Amino acid sequence: MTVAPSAPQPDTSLVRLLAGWLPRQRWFGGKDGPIHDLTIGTATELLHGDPSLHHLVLDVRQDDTTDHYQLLLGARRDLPEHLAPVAIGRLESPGLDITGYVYDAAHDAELTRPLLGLMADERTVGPLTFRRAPGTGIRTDLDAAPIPGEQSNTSLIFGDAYICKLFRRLSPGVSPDLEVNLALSRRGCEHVPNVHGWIELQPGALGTANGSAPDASAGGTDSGGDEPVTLALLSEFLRTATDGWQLALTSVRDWFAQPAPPGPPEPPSAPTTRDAGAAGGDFAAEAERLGAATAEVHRDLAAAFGVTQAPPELLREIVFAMHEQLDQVSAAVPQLRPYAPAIREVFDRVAAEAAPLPFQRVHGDYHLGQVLRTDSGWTLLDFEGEPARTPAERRAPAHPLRDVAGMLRSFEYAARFLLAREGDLPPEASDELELRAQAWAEWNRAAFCAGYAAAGGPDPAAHATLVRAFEFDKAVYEIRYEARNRPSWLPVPLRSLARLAG
Ligand SMILES: Nc1ncnc2c1ncn2[C@@H]1O[C@H](COP(=O)(O)OP(=O)(O)O)[C@@H](O)[C@H]1O
Ligand SMILES: O=P(O)(O)O[C@H]1O[C@H](CO)[C@@H](O[C@H]2O[C@H](CO)[C@@H](O)[C@H](O)[C@H]2O)[C@H](O)[C@H]1O
Repeated sequence: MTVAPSAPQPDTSLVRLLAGWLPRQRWFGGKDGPIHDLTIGTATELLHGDPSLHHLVLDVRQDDTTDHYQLLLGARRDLPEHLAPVAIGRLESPGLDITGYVYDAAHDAELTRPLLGLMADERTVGPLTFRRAPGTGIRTDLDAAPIPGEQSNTSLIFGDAYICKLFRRLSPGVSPDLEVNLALSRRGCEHVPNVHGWIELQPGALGTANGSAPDASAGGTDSGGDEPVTLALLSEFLRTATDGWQLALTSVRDWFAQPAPPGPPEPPSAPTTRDAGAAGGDFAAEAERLGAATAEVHRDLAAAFGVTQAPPELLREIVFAMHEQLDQVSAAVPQLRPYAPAIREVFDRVAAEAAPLPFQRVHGDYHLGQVLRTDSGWTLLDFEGEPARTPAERRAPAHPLRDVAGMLRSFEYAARFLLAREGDLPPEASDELELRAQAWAEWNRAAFCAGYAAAGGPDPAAHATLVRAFEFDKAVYEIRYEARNRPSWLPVPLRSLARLAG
């Protein structure tokens, strides 16, 4: 690592500690290559004393790209044992008025509790502004713990009342998650959690505060350069919720555990909601309700952000981008290549369509892990779009069936997830389970589509080629995502692609 000469370097040892620590974090997006420069873009002291709390934006250059990461840095003279696992190191010399042990303060309830007060009082500290959502109150007496598990961001649960998502890699402008949640809440949409507050960084502070040249990721060529940058989002915590992925996997497990009928396995018959219940796949009624909730959210998104008629040229550009992604992923993942001709043929059929299509704001990265089932129904989360897309792409209007295709892929994932990890099963058991997986996916996909169309969404069956193209595009994206992030999961999208393209 080298240190950018133009950047203020108040404490080289802090920068060096951070450069060693950052690549080990789950949420660090640049694991593919080395860090060339790491500088502290902004440093804001939020709490003075021992312990002290500092908000840092780290500007991380890798090749020609500069990414910005947010860190709540805690500092203490002595580090208690419970914070040892999140230690970043011990500063040999003080800098930025920070001394002693430094650590990831997201894990220190003593330091995260005051964030609630700052939002409740709508305070401004340096370039940071803490906001309370209009018409809401914020309790300030709650301790937080980060949610366990691997995440792209870090979410803190305050008591049983709030969940606060701290965005790790920062994008320019207002986060689509905040923007969409506020717009939907204003319309009384019951399928999103209430927003209570948020934290933002003043416009222009990303990538320019340290004198480095503005870059694409900091808003130079992208949307959002004049807007505040969303740093965190405080929402109602839905304590009775279970996420759709867990519910679906439980249903698949039950279905796989049913005794096998004697004789060779039967191919699945035409799906109905009742079949799925009989099959132990008790999820179909939920899938249908989820389809309806999705259509209702799409309707509210259309009302809040408007609908445009996308001309055929735009559709051709989109198809061009689908081909490009397929080229790139096929080059990197050879197992995808045998399916490419079938995929390209479907893409080209969509490009040949002549009629304009209604485009609107959509979820953008819709899957079973983004929906929660509460006592009262389905709630949709995380309107950030796909993490690998640019901020402008994530906010761009799209056809709503793109979300439908995302969820259809997720049913495939859930059906095949257990199977892809059962490599040592005897071949007969594998065949039987493969048919069961296929049946589960078909029942639930059909139920979801039926619920979506019945609640007023465009009927997926009437746009079969478009849905298939979106599904293929998502599958290609997933193959790249898994190859990069979870190689042991790669067989999941590959196996389902074999069926989809077969
Ligand atoms: N309002 C909420 N109530 C309860 N749990 C939530 C809520 N929002 C998020 N979660 C939980 O936190 C997880 C991560 O949230 P998400 O917004 O998808 O973050 P990330 O961008 O890090 O993936 C979700 O899968 C869900 O289990
Ligand atoms: O939730 P994120 O915004 O971080 O989305 C990314 O990660 C997802 C995995 O956590 C990934 O989703 C894929 O795996 C899911 C099961 O874990 C499955 O339900 C989805 O259908 C599948 O796409 C998502 O693609 C990625 O953008």
